[in-house]
Amino acid sequence: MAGYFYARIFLNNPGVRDMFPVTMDVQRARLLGAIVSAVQSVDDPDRFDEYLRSLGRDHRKFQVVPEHYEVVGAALLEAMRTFAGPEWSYEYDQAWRDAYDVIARKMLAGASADSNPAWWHAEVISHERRSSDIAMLTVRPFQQLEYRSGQYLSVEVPKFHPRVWRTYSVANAPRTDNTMDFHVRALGAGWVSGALVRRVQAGDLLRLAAPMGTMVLDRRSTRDIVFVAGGTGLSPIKALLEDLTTFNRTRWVHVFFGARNRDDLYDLASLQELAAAYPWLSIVPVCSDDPGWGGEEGSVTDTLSRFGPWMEHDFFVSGSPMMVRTTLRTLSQLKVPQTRIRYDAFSEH
Ligand SMILES: NC(=O)C1=CN([C@@H]2O[C@H](COP(=O)(O)OP(=O)(O)OC[C@H]3O[C@@H](n4cnc5c(N)ncnc54)[C@H](O)[C@@H]3O)[C@@H](O)[C@H]2O)C=CC1
Repeated sequence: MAGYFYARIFLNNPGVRDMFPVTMDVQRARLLGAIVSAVQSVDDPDRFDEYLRSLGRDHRKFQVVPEHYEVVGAALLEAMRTFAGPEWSYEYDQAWRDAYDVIARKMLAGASADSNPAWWHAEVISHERRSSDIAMLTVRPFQQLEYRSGQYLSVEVPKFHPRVWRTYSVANAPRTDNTMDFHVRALGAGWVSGALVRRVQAGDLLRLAAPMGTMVLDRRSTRDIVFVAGGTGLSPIKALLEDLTTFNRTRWVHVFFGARNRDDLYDLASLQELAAAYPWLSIVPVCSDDPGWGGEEGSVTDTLSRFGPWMEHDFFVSGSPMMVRTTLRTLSQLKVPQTRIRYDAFSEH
């Protein structure tokens, strides 16, 4: 359906093709991902609203104008109608038309309320390989880029993959020198991540787009905190921890950091340094596939449920979509109220 949808757009509006990357496979999956994310959050009006507004803000990097929303809406409806076949009805047509109107309006409102640049150029100032496929990069945007600890943003590597954007969490709390860290794992054929880990060097230029995401600290809460990180899902948690070091005295903070093996616990040393400096912090590293490593074994979610009780804590969950889903399910079995859990539909758009 996504293939048909894009073909429809390009056929009717050939000029639009240049706004997209040469290869469209990932793009196709993203359209469906965004629709699924929107539908999944429809019962949570705040989340739905924030998701679409930040998606709109983020889309300014593509130089999208309001007319493009009409083009996309028409193509989306046509694609759905074609693929639903005889199942399609007048009611579905009207419902999707209305839904798309709401989505487009919220995205446009998010875009026009943002007076920041549509993107920032940033220079890579250091690049360090932490394992065979994980790198930590520090970049400096040329202009001030304001974000909150725990947020993520899209990154493009114009030198290697123009117009292909992927989201990464910023791994540090905002600094006065404006620099930002990213933790990246090169997964399979992942283009942007592959380039960021294996090809990019200090001095290269990246483009960054608007910060997004709601996984930020609630400073009014007095509850203790549990951070659950899978792999490089640690990055936003690192930023939140740095943030906490600037004001926290009273809240106990537990970090469960899961990885496949010892090598993949790529930033454990710096977490342990933090724990040595701040008595309120404890770190539990977990390996899911490293027999004999001597620490906690299994998935990070299983380990979490062996500890506890967790009924009075605030939770932050970050990792692969599967890991996030499994953790949410486990927390619900442990009777943790949903309102105390923060996570982002991170890789879904
Ligand atoms: N803001 C966010 O939510 C961020 C999310 N990420 C995502 O985090 C992921 C990190 O990937 P990798 O480093 O390759 O991690 P990975 O796939 O090697 O997983 C690391 C650990 O997560 C846990 N885990 C994974 N799948 C699980 C499941 N189904 N149930 C329970 N636990 C599970 C296990 O403990 C595993 O050892 C990527 O998908 C990336 O997109 C990365 C940065 C920020």
